[in-house]
Amino acid sequence: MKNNLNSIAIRVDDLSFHYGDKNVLQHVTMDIKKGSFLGLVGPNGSGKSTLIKCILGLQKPQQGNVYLFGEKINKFNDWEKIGYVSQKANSFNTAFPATAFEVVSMGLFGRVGLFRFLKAADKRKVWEALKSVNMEQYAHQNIGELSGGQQQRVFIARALVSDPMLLILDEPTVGVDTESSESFYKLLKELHYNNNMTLVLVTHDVGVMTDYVTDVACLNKQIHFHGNTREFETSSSENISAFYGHHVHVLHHDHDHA
Ligand SMILES: Nc1ncnc2c1ncn2[C@@H]1O[C@H](COP(=O)(O)OP(=O)(O)OP(=O)(O)O)[C@@H](O)[C@H]1O
Repeated sequence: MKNNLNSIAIRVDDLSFHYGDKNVLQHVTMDIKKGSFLGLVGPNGSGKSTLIKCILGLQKPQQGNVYLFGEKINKFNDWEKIGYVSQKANSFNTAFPATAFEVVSMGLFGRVGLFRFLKAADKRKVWEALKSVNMEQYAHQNIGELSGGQQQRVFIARALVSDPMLLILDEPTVGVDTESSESFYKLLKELHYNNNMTLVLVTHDVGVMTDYVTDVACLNKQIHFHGNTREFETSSSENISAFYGHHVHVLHHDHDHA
């Protein structure tokens, strides 16, 4: 491979995965650069979540390797430096009796029940994380009383509280209205810009996300495209539509993605 591992946050090397006799990923190879904001797009069932699970070590591929920040995944032990907001965050049990503050503090300990024993420094981190997603005014509100978009921000704050180098979000705007999802993308762009963090956003939202990400990868069992946003926008709509199996309008904007 051509890139130096030092500049790579995630390297996926010839990865193949199947559930039983169902092939889901075939020979996926890609490097995700440190500090990039990647939009990972693909039709339903194209293997996006499975690829993310392999990257997070939640699924073991039958073939190929994953490297995180230069370490082979089985040697990697900086897991607190990786934040993950799963699709499941959208179906969070909203009757769960915890405030936004408590939900975020769980990101420090990974389990419920310890938030009563936070040190002052930990509390500060929780406030900072809530502030970074503009949710500090809702800190003492029960998570179940917040809107879908607001809950999503709290889950991002929970992932941010351990100061991750890499944040992976799997379809974070499903079930969130268009206005909230646009402001959510703006927030991600700001977090990316201000924190020098590598971000991977799994989404169906091929039109809107190109305003916010630096790079795009199109997955459908295999990687069909991987490049920067400009290259993606200038690649023909026909190619992208062929990839999706139906017409997709790729928006072209007159602005700089640098
Ligand atoms: N645990 C599982 N057991 C068997 N098959 C599975 C399992 N999880 C996913 N699949 C199948 O693997 C394929 C890829 O699923 P995956 O969730 O990775 O796709 P996706 O691109 O994230 O889809 P979506 O955009 O709809 O969330 C699908 O056909 C799915 O039905």
